[in-house]
Order: sequence, then structure tokens, then C-alpha cells
Amino acid sequence: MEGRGISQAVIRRLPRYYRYLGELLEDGVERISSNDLSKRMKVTASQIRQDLNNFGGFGQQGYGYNVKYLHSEIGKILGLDREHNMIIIGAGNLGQALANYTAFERSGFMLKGLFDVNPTLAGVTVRGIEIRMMDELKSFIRNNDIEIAILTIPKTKAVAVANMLVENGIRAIWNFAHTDLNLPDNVVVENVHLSESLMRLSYNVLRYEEKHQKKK
Ligand SMILES: NC(=O)c1ccc[n+]([C@@H]2O[C@H](COP(=O)([O-])OP(=O)(O)OC[C@H]3O[C@@H](n4cnc5c(N)ncnc54)[C@H](O)[C@@H]3O)[C@@H](O)[C@H]2O)c1
Repeated sequence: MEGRGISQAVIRRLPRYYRYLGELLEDGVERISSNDLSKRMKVTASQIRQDLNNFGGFGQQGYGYNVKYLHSEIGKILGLDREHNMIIIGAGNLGQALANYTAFERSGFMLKGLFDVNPTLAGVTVRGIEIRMMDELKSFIRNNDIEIAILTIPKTKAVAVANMLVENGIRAIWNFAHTDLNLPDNVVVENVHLSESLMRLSYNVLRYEEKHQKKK
């Protein structure tokens, strides 16, 4: 994506466009102006126009955006027009919670396997998907065309396991362990930090309270 000169800030906003356009589609809306989309999404119409111009615009003067077309084009840009095979490494609380979430599959993210080192989990199934031990990992990645690994293991183990995944052909890691992985440039890592999101929430609650008290 960077290769196409699109900033990461725009890329970060695309899933939100995709979600709103999906909702419009479900509501049977065929076209929408940047102004109406702006009101719904609470971002400026010029931001929407600027963002979507990165991809050739999709809009027509006086017509607005064709919702179905725009939704499908953004889906293609995000790689949602194809399936991605995934595995989860670490079938504890978080790993099993993610495995139980079915909505990923609707966007083409197919969970093929769960892996752990705890022998008491061997053979346990989550939504019909078996938890396997790590000695099966190498052949499983190869035989199941696995593209994405989800890391939900303790942070002390994450770097070594990530390196091993990369050695075995994994090129994309969704990293929930609270540590930076520093992998080669040809490996894509997306870090997820729920606690950072919670800290931003806390910051905004504090700012709101401060503002409110000043007004009293
Ligand atoms: N990023 C976030 O927002 C977020 C939120 C919650 C938890 N976490 C992190 O996710 C991780 C998992 O949390 P949890 O609550 O599920 O913990 P958990 O202890 O329930 O699960 C961790 C699992 O990893 C397995 N494991 C340990 N070492 C392993 C290895 N080398 N290979 C394969 N499996 C291994 C354990 O046996 C266990 O089943 C922790 O690092 C936690 O800090 C991150």
C-alpha cells in the first residue's frame, strides 16, 4: 500500500469507510454524497473527498458515490475480496475468545488452527477447530497455506515464537503480546493494544470532566 504512495493515516481510515458503506448497502442505499457520508461518519466532506481521491475518487460530480461500487473497491484495496488463512498461537483466554468470534470469517479471515504448548489443551476444540501442539506447526503452515498468525502468548515468549513463525513462512502477524517484535521488512506486523485504547478513553474522560467543572 505504501508503495502506491497512500499514507498510513488514510489506510487506517479505510476500514471505517468500508463499515459505513456496508451499513448503507444493508439499508438499500444506492448512492450517497460526500456531504451525507460526512454527516453520518462525523468527518468533514473534504476529508472524505481527499481520502477517496487517493484511489481515483470513485465519485461523480452531482451524483455522489455509488455505494456498492465504492464498498467493493475499498474491499479490494483492503484485500477483503479474497480469503486469508490464519492460525492462533496461544489458545488461552484471549486466543479462545478470538477463535469464538465468527465475524472475522464473514470478511474472509479463515481460522484454520489453534496452537499451544500446554498439553492439557491438546485435542480440545474451539468452534470445531482443534488445538494442536507446537510440534505440528511447521507442517500445518505449509499444508494449509497459512498467511496470518495471531499471537496471543505471554510477551516473554513472543519474540522467539514470532521469529520461528517467520522462518516457517509466515509473512503477517497480528500481535496481541505487549512487546515489539522487530522482524524483517518483508513481514507485516499489526500490533493491538487494548490497554492503550483504554488509556486514551481515560484521558478523554478526564479532559471532559475538567472542561465540565470549569463551566460550573
Ligand atoms: N493486546 C491486548 O490488547 C491484549 C489484551 C489481553 C491480553 N493480551 C496479551 O495476550 C496474551 C495472552 O493473554 P491471555 O489472557 O489469553 O493469557 P493466557 O495465559 O490465558 O493464554 C496464553 C496461552 O499461551 C500459551 N503459551 C505460552 N507460551 C507459549 C508458546 N511458546 N507457544 C505457544 N503457546 C504458548 C499458554 O499455554 C496459554 O494457553 C498475553 O501476552 C497478554 O498480555 C493482550
